[in-house]
Amino acid sequence: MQIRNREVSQPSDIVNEHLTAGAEPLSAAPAQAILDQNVAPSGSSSFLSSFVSDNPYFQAGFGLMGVGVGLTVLRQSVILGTTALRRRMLVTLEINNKDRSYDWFLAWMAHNQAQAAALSTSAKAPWIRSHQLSVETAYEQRNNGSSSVLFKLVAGPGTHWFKYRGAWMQVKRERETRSMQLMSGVPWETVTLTTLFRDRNLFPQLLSEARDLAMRGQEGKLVIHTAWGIEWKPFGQPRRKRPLQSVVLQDGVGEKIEEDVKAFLRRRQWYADRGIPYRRGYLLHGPPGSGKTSFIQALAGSLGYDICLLNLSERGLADDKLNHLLSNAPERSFVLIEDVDAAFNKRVQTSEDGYQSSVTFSGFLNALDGVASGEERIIFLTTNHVSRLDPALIRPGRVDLSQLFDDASAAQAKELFTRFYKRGSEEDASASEQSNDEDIESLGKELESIMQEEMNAGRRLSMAALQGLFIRNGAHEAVRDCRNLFSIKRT
Ligand SMILES: Nc1ncnc2c1ncn2[C@@H]1O[C@H](COP(=O)(O)OP(=O)(O)OP(=O)(O)O)[C@@H](O)[C@H]1O
Repeated sequence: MQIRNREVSQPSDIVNEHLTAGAEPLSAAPAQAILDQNVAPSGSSSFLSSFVSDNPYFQAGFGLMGVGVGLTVLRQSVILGTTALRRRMLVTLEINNKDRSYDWFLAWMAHNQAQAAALSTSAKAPWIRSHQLSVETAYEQRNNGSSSVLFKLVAGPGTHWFKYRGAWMQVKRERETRSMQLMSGVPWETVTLTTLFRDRNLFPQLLSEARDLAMRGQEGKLVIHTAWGIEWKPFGQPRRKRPLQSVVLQDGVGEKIEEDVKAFLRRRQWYADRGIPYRRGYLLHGPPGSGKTSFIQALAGSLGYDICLLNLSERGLADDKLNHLLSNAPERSFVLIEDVDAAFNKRVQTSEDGYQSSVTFSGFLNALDGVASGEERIIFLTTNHVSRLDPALIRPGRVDLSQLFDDASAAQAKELFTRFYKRGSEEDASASEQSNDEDIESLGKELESIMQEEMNAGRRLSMAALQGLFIRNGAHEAVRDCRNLFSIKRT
């Protein structure tokens, strides 16, 4: 059968004609054959154009294709339209877990969620609801020095909603499971907040609130940071600050260091004007238990600074990471590197103890010099063996003030004693024996003269040992037994 120059609007017409003529129903393949038949023999353009305009199969194909294209365009337009609308009407804020505000925000959410739960029967009732929670375990130091475990329930990965100052916000917490932060091994995470565009100004307010809440939790407390790969992270809960006077030093020692740090902090502009790197290094050296670490922590607390504790012997620490850490310490913090002499002695033993740190001495010196850093940097180094330190390490510019913290002098012992046992003193609670202040004064003098005698005989006692003695005993026993400590020390 031939079909020629007939106007057919639908392919079904052809099929119908075929059927009425009693022929076999046309399948797609024979239809194609008919097309081929019509096209193949001729090469002329007029035939082609008449074929394209007149051939019903061809037109039907175009029709279908047109519908398909139309639908695709429509679908794309709807998607684009929704995205554009979303962009215009909604605003999102992304916070990733590299940023400090990440923890602040989660803590803020946890805090408000707990409050919302507590208020659930009142009019202020729940404005924050999360059904997927994660637990964060923390240790909190109590005032008496003991610590307790806290479980903080924060919003887990997933979608959460809350209302902030009348505006609904969506929170999406997402965790990247396939990759981790290279240095710390912690998975990447992001929190995305979405709200109406008109409420975008609430974001900075919300973040400030979260920051203030975090800062309030740290008020009067000392935050210790430790290195996690190439980043600093708070270690445990903020600790109660130790009063500076509770570290009893020889006359003028504490004041000298404190005044030096304060003078340095006042002279930022002076350094900038002269192009001198704004950094200061301190070396506290002396026997164990003489109060070096305690003093640094108390000083940081009294100036409102944090401590960044760096262990040079840490596994995986290398020159480049060390340099990065020292150049990127959190603002208002002292970097504390303890036992600097040990770090490089240990390195020699690499093969025996599988020691992994690859900080080189020259790398350490370069990191201390911190050529890249124009930021304020205060570094405290401590050692029990100053004589083992390389002179290059303690030259001015790296160590600007070096101070001996020695074993207890007679006067220090007396002062520590009276601080411990006088009524109303901070350490009063630890006294197992009630003596009046006059007794304490005369016992203190007795202790002082015993100390003097022992020292004249060339014997020494650390402040840490004295503190231990006072913790274990009442005032009378402490004075009576203190000679035993010297004798232990002698052997
Ligand atoms: N001068 C001091 N005044 C008050 N307490 C002190 C003093 N020295 C040491 N102590 C007490 O002894 C303990 C150990 O002190 P600390 O860790 O500060 O000594 P250190 O000199 O840093 O020791 P190390 O060299 O072993 O690190 C602390 O609990 C601290 O309270």
